Amino acid sequence: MAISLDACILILKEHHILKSSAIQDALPTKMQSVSYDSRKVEVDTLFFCKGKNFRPTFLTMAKNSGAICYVAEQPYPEGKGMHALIVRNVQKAMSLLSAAFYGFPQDDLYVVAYTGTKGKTTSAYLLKGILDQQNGGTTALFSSVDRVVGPRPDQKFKSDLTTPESLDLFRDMRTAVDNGMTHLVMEVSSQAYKKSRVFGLTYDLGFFLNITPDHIGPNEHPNFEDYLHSKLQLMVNSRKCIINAETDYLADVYAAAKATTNPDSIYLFSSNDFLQPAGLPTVDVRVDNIESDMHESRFELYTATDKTKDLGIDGEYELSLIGDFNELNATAAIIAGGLAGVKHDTAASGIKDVRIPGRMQTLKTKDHGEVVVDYAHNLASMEALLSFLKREFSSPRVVVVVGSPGDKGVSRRAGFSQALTEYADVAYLTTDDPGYEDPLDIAREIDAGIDHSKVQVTIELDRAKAIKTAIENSQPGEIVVLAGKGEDMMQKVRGIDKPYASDLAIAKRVIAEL
Ligand SMILES: CC(=O)N[C@H]1[C@@H](OP(=O)(O)OP(=O)(O)OC[C@H]2O[C@@H](n3ccc(=O)[nH]c3=O)[C@H](O)[C@@H]2O)O[C@H](CO)[C@@H](O)[C@@H]1O[C@H](C)C(=O)N[C@@H](C)C(=O)N[C@H](CCC(=O)O)C(=O)O
Ligand SMILES: Nc1ncnc2c1ncn2[C@@H]1O[C@H](COP(=O)(O)OP(=O)(O)OP(=O)(O)O)[C@@H](O)[C@H]1O
Repeated sequence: MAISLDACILILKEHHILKSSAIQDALPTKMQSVSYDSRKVEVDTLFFCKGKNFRPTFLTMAKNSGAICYVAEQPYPEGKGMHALIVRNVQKAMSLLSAAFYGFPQDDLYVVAYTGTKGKTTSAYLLKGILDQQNGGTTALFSSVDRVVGPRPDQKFKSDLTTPESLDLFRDMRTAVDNGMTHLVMEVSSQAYKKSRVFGLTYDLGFFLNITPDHIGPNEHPNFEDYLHSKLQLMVNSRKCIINAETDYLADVYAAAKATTNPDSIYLFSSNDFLQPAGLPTVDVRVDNIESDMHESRFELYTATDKTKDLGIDGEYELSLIGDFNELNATAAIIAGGLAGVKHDTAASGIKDVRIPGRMQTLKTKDHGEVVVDYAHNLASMEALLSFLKREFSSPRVVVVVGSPGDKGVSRRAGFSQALTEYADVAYLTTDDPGYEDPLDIAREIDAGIDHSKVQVTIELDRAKAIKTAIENSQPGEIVVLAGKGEDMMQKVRGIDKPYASDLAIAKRVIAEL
């Protein structure tokens, strides 16, 4: 892979991003590598100076390691003697130039993108299950849990971000194409748009699942409007838009989709009992629960409009994941499969056994409660999870082990107080990625908002101990929910990722020792 200086200038000019350039006659004009990290620079690299922690000494390091051209929002004396491309927005420039450097790999993939406050990972995994059934396992997956860039087990690794930096995104797409992948399912976070990680990328299908207040704070979005605005960009950048009609702000989402997409290519889906939204076209696909237990659910999907009747996705499906919200996530996956040419029977067998790491994983005990390990970590997901358990299992006593992270998502704390008061009988407040905050302060903040006449609360900051006590003290017929961490194997404490056994592993150990 390579990119010429002329191509860079042309692309940046086309997008009105280039402010000025300085060309060095003595230097090569073809860049053989791209990087935004001075520690990963090779000979003839194109180097991006970006980020709030960027220091000019990183440019010196990059130059000493062989970078010949830098892209930045201002000229740096440290870059003297290098080609310089001074741009209006370095993140946008990085996205455009990385796509070009890696030869526009998106053109060789059928790309499906999911955004939403909740359900992205679940829908993405379910869709991979469906597409793999059709294409023989050549579906790449960029999720917040795993990044799959090839069909072999060793072509998969843990993700650092939900949506990677643009340069990493296009590099991994290129790897996926070179490894024979034909489809890509990706989660697109609101931060991805805010930080222009996906600038210039168009998806074959874009899904808007839902939006509730979250990710608002110093390192994320300044307010809800900014969060919504970022998420809406997915609709503007998708060739076909598929929207959960039950989402809040549906009118805004539909309007964003319509701005660049013909209504013939916009689809709505919802549960069976959801009222047709006024002023919008008929809901295209509806889902109806048939039955569910603690381990699986069965549902029916049916299409209701001309533009969906030939998709061939009507019929019954089974899911190894409980939760009515997962039936909506599954619907989002089945519609994507249908639009990509996968019919009912293939989709049904592709989706049946999909399990998502750390989402709705259930463990039985002999003489104690049943354990549910789940990733619910804000008000909306906690409410969705606990209300489902209360409703479906005839109001069992619910025990919840949960904590809230430090340094971000502060609104989650009040959300947990609210959801626990409404649905839990017993709560163990514990540690979850406290960062630079004191986990005891976070637990006390959640505790202060709980109505203690309804919920019995214990603060136990040792998460493994909290899980052990909750399971050991539970009675048959009760449900013990271990919420918010799923299969996460780290606790973020004061800038350090401390190894953690994972809620699932701890629960399995405790159950084995009962
Ligand atoms: C707010 C945000 O988007 N931050 C991301 C961003 O940071 P940044 O651009 O400010 O870069 P930085 O970390 O300040 O570092 C400055 C630059 O110096 C470079 N450097 C650094 C050291 C050195 O020796 N040499 C050098 O060149 C670094 O490579 C970097 O390019 O770029 C970094 C990678 O280049 C990311 O790791 C970082 O994500 C942070 C850690 C993060 O956690 N972000 C969260 C909020 C996020 O994006 N989350 C969403 C999910 C949210 C959801 O669930 O909806 C996500 O998509 O994951
Ligand atoms: N459609 C939904 N509506 C409400 N809650 C949901 C929905 N889907 C999943 N959840 C809940 O949210 C949790 C996280 O789900 P998932 O990982 O699929 O979402 P996500 O959008 O990828 O989340 P995040 O951005 O936080 O990683 C699940 O464990 C479940 O409790």
